[in-house]
Amino acid sequence: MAVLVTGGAGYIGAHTAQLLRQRGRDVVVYDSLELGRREATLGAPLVVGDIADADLVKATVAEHGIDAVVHFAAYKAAGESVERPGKYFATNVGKANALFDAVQEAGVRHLVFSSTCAVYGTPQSLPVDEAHPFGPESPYGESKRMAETMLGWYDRAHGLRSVSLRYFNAAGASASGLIGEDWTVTLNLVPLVMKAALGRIPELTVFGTDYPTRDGTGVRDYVHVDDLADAHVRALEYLEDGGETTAINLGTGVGSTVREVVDAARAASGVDIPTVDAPRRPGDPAAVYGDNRRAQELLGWRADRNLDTIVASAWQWHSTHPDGYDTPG
Ligand SMILES: NC(=O)c1ccc[n+]([C@@H]2O[C@H](COP(=O)([O-])OP(=O)(O)OC[C@H]3O[C@@H](n4cnc5c(N)ncnc54)[C@H](O)[C@@H]3O)[C@@H](O)[C@H]2O)c1
Ligand SMILES: O=c1ccn([C@@H]2O[C@H](COP(=O)(O)OP(=O)(O)O[C@H]3O[C@H](CO)[C@H](O)[C@H](O)[C@H]3O)[C@@H](O)[C@H]2O)c(=O)[nH]1
Repeated sequence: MAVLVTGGAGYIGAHTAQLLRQRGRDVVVYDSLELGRREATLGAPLVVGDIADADLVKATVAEHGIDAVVHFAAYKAAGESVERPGKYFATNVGKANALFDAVQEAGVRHLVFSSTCAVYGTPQSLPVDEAHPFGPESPYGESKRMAETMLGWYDRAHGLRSVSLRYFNAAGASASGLIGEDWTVTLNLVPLVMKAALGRIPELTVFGTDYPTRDGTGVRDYVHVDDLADAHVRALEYLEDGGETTAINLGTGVGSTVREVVDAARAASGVDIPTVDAPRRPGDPAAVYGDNRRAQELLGWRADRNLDTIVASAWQWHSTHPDGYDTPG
């Protein structure tokens, strides 16, 4: 039996597909390659297609004996989603709906879903636990909440059991040195710090220095992509052991400030990364970090890699692949 990894040519999907294979699983990557890279699949079987192509999905499930799905394929830019909500609902909800139908009709009974802490919006209490009320502040966060809700009904109607994993801030790169984030379009802090360290941008802009945090800059819960990958493997095992449909936070439980991230990157790179202070970025909460006790209880998971490891692995990847997968070998 094999695992279908949708979006497995993308950042987190590639790391998860790599780990599944290292753990002895048969993996089939399914990706449109719109934002993913063939190189990131590291030679795993790859089906190039759209998740909404029900015929191709069903044929893939049948041909490879797929019995579980890990569903990453989606759009993820919260800011863009505010400008283009239709794009996000069409793919993250509509196409996800088509995928869920196709795989359950083809006999799949276990699905692990990429959700996000954006389903909570600005936290009303910290750390954010899974009982925190939903309050998405972008169509992106809303689309993930809607997909989670759909999955609850697919369990009731069809017995498709699922785990929705709500990631906090994914960052870092594989310890293998073979895969990492393709950073051409990223707006996230860690890759931007790396760009500044490599001189690809003149400096890192620090958005907001007057937050009520220990050094005035924003606090986030950075979680290593290899730790996220490990949680997906554990979530599959949880379902295979009879676990019920649920949603689980994936965070470290501690937050780091922007200045702490920059300092860690200076230490890892040896570069005195230039920064410039700027006003707050609209819509950014002061602090977001997650309660990860449910992940410990249900999956036996906790994040093993700290901020220094996250930043050092990102530096290893970006400094050796300054043009991502297009870096000449
Ligand atoms: N990166 C983060 O910080 C973060 C945080 C929370 C949640 N997530 C979620 O995790 C998942 C993976 O994120 P990522 O950072 O790896 O993103 P990514 O953009 O690197 O990967 C997404 C992949 O999905 C593919 N894809 C998109 N639409 C598709 C379609 N219709 N059919 C087939 N393939 C399609 C893309 O080509 C790409 O390879 C997403 O669902 C995202 O919302 C990411
Ligand atoms: O150039 C930059 C970029 C970011 N930041 C700061 O760094 C922190 C992290 O910012 P990111 O953009 O990396 O991540 P966010 O926490 O803003 O956003 C992430 O979490 C959101 C949910 O809260 C959404 O899921 C979103 O897609 C995901 O990238 C924030 O305090 C932000 O203000 C800077 O100071 N300078």
